[in-house]
Amino acid sequence: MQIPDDARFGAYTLPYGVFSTGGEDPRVGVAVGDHIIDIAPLAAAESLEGGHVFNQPSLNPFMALGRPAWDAVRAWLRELVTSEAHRPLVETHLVPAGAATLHMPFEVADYVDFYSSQAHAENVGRIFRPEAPSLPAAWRHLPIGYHGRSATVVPSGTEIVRPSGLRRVGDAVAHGPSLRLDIEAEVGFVVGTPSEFGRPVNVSDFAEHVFGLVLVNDWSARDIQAFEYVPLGPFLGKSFATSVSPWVVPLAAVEAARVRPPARDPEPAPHLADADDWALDLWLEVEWNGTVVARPPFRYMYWTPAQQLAHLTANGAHVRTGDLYASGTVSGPGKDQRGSFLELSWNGTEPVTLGDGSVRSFLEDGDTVVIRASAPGPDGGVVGLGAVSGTITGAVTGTATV
Ligand SMILES: O=C(O)/C=C/C(=O)CC(=O)CC(=O)O
Ligand SMILES: [Ca+2]
Ligand SMILES: [Mg+2]
Repeated sequence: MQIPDDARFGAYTLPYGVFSTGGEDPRVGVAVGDHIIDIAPLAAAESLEGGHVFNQPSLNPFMALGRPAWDAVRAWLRELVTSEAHRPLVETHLVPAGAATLHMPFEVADYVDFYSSQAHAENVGRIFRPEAPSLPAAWRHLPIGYHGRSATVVPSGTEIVRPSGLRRVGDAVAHGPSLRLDIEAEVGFVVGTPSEFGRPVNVSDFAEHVFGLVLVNDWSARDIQAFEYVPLGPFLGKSFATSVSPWVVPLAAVEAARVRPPARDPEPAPHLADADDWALDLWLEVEWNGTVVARPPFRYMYWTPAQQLAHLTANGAHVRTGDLYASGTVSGPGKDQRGSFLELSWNGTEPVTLGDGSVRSFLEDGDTVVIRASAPGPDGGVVGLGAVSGTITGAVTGTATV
């Protein structure tokens, strides 16, 4: 699979974010190349219906308008950026990206993380539970997931403080900074249109509810996680920080990436049966201190985001504007397609050598990880899906015992 190195945005992706310049209030912008379109004054100048939603410090008011409004605004933007006639108007509302501060693009309501890559689930199963079958019993019947912590979803560039917690060190249990700090390369889906309390969302209604996608780094402290997770699942080992890309890519921008979902065995239950092709051929890339260490392909994910949304609401739980649900770590079948360092270094037994000659199994203080992605675009082109980045700083603790 060919991975283009350029995950930047052209005139097709048209992702939405929240930016500010020189002390002005944060507002909605649209990224194009090296610029941001300051869409609030542009919408006002053009008397765009509902355009006041762009003069807000979060995408939530716009996302709450629903699919017809999202499609209308995207059509309007496409016209503005592709027609020569509008160039002077657009140019008066361009801000150089380098002059802007990017903020958290939306207010996260609830956050859920799935576990839908078969390769990842099998790898982690072999590493954490070598005596048990590599896939949990329910895995092929439903998209396994857990509820995460929305308050600690942070925008790209936020420094990640190494978490401290209880973990096994030799035969002892000790409190101290995580010694197995890891990443998880994921794709997150952002809900715009809420659903009704007590009413499951059908698989076929995915595009009515989901506004777009972001790249996610679900930072994970493997030693804290391995000690605490039985039987209720991840808790403090994963709730300290989850980074998301600052630009939310509209679902319409990945239309050309839609592919047939993989074969399932057994057939999913009727309420989880595929309605449309919502597997996505997205190409991820994980860079560790400047060295690309993995290229996880999204197209093999066993459960699609449409099935994940149906499962998330199957008991009548509703979704709200700003809900974020992440795909789960994206790992492909190949060794160089693994989306976590736990897998890449096989729990530290096969360390990774970076471009500067340094050897790593897990994250050290000062390390920077960037996850980028791109996807097939219209007419055989490639669309950039952006990037999420984070750097590790030392633990804040006066109580470490190790
Ligand atoms: O299998 C386990 O015990 C743990 C699995 C994970 O840590 C993965 C997780 O958080 C979900 C995912 O990102 O796929
Ligand atoms: Ca995860
Ligand atoms: Mg997390």
